Amino acid sequence: MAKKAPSKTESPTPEMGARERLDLLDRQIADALAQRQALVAQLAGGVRRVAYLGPEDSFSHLTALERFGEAADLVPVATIHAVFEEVAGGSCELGVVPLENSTHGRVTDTLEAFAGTAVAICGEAPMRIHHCLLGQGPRSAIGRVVSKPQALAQCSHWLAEHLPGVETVPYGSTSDAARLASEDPSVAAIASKQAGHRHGLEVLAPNIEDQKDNVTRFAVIGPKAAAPTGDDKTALMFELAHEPGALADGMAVFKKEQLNLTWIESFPIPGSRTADLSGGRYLFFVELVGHQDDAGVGRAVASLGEKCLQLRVLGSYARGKVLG
Ligand SMILES: O=C(O)C(=O)C[C@]1(C(=O)O)C=C[C@@H](O)C=C1
Repeated sequence: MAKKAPSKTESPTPEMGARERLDLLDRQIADALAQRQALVAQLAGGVRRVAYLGPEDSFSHLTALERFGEAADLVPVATIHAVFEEVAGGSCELGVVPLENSTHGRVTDTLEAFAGTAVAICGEAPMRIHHCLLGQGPRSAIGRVVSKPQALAQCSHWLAEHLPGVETVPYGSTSDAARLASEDPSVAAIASKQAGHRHGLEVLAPNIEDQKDNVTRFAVIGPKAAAPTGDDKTALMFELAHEPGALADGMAVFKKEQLNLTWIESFPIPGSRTADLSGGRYLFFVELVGHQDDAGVGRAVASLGEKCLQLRVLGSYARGKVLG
């Protein structure tokens, strides 16, 4: 039966029976929840669903929580490619993906996914990363250390010093590795302390990252670039002809417009590399200070476009402050 909406002044009266009071309370609770949902959606600028590499308590999840709080539905998926698919297919408005790490460098899965999917970068979220060695204990029972390759690499010196000779096994995400460790006492995982807590694991060693200032920069991906804020960055992806001076000529457009580059990476176009590593086609990924709507950035992009085999502006976004 549909419940009538509470009038603004409706409040319990001494004549009301327990049933009537309960109905009134139910209506008031439902009304308050609807108002809360509307406010949450308003705070999020209309954002409802944000995809991330799960399961819960992965660093992608912790970053999405820091960035969006409860203003969005956070949707865990199994791979970074799946985050892109959720956004490109429209089932999530936004996604959070790791882009680069201060210790270990770029996250190749993410750069490759940009090459194959038409989504934009509309935000960045640098996040401080503290890794824990998690297990059922004791350390002497550890037969394998399992984690995402990026996490294993960020702790490689610690592992060599404290668990020499123990096999390391790459896994889909740090939090999935924690789940595995909760099912197998011979497995230790490298993951967040939150993941350890969720799976009832012991922290066998905290803060095992090789560099104490370990930061992973995440990109927020969505259907379009963000509006200018006055302190923005722009990301481009392009392919140059394989000939002498092509990269130098390309870079000259940024010099001409006095644009400061903050990141440059090159990586093989998936599937283009020959087995003997000769030939192959490369994509460049460049980030610079400025917004794509700025006149200087616009001129640089137009002029670079004339020198490129392909060029895509991946998006512009506000420069992010370190979270966590
Ligand atoms: O596996 C996770 O927890 C992730 O969110 C992925 C990821 C990454 O691939 O860089 C994110 C941050 C840390 O650098 C380690 C792992």
